[in-house]
Amino acid sequence: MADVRVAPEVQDLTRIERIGAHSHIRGLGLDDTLEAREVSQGMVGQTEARRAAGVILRMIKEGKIAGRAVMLAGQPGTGKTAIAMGMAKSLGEETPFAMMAASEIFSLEMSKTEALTQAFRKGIGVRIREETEVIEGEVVEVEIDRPAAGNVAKTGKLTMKTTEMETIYDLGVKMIECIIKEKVQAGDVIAIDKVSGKVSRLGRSYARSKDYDAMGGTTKFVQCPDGELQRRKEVVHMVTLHEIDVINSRSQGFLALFAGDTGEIRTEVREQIDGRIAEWREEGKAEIVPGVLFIDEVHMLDIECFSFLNRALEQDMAPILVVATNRGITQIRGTQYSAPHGVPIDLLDRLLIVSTQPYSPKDLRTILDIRREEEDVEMSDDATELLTRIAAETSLRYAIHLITASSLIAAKRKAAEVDIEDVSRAYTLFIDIKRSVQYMLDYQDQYMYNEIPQGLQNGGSHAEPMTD
Ligand SMILES: Nc1ncnc2c1ncn2[C@@H]1O[C@H](COP(=O)(O)OP(=O)(O)OP(=O)(O)O)[C@@H](O)[C@H]1O
Repeated sequence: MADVRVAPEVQDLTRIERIGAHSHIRGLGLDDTLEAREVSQGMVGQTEARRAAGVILRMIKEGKIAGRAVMLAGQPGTGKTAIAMGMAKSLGEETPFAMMAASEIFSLEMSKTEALTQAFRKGIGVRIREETEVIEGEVVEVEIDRPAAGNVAKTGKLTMKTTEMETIYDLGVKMIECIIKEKVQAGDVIAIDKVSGKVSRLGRSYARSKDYDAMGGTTKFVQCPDGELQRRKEVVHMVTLHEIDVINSRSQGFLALFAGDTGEIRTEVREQIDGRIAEWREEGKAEIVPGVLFIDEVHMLDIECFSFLNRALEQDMAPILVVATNRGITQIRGTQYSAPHGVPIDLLDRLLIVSTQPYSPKDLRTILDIRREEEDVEMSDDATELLTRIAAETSLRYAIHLITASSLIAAKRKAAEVDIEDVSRAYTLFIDIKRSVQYMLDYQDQYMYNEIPQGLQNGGSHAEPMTD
């Protein structure tokens, strides 16, 4: 079993890293007319691509784009993942946003198509409406008898009122426990779900607010409800299709949702669920909310996956697919053929392509400043200037990494601010790709399995960068 456990832990780590790298992004930074503000919500420059992403968001919100797909294409470090994160943040809590790196499908303990099916279903939300009977009112009195003999069950009475009526309820053992647990007292406005017996405190009644001068600032005051004590109330739950699948898959159970270790889910289970949801939709009990599935490094998928995507996009329940790639014309995995971005032409033809552009030095500096603040690092002007030059000549990611490294170097000499020397020191300690490639070209004979093509042997300047 030990090896089974390892996979989810490893995935979690990559996820933490990914969240960290984009933690400064809080939205797309657009105004009401979908124009991109130069610097807003942690987003800098890249205005055309952000604007395009904003138009896509609007289409998503209007429900016009289900089953369509978008590609963010551009050089490494030009903010493709950042834009996807910005989209996720702007969609809000309600709309599902599932994110994966294409390479993940090769490492999971399931077939590639199962992994993709699960990813698709994580990107589709189901809004389920349920009518329940509740008793909602202000508590007038709680009376709980605690018999002296230990094993005699407690008994109790609860008096509740609305502005129009007052009723006394007998309390069973389970209700008494709930009421004690929720610390319900006279003057609270509460709701009791009649089916589950769940008690929720909605707040304190305004009428009783004067009795409790000493209550903390967090106390919420509400009106005493009017009308009947018993009423029907609509509750709305939002879950993803994948969550419903896992909960209903008998071999897994809902605990698998927390472990992330869901294994394969049988087709029959999914068919049953889809059937049931179709019924609920007809009865007006459920609505499908297409969310977003973001697949980073899409060129890592192979031909089987691409044909799966083609088919999956045709289905009536599909999320909006957003893919990102930094590849040019390259081989489609699993074939001998090449295609733009390593993606077959028939799938490319379905995509709305948004391209990201290299950053100007000014944008680079602003992004570095935002990241520096995010990491709580003080840095002198000279040092930031040098870091910006490094970003322009090497890569933005490398320069972002140097922020942490140089702040540790500054901390070692007990300085509160990173200086130009600290950045230079970090630059010499950690080499970027260009210098790494040059080093390998210079010392190739000392490496094992050296396979550098002939043309590059004499220090030819352009090797395919070994990123990602
Ligand atoms: N426009 C931007 N505004 C703010 N931060 C940005 C912007 N563009 C990139 N970044 C930040 O720069 C770093 C690199 O960007 P990101 O990972 O989005 O690039 P990418 O295009 O996805 O690269 P790759 O092709 O290598 O996956 C991240 O920390 C990201 O949050």
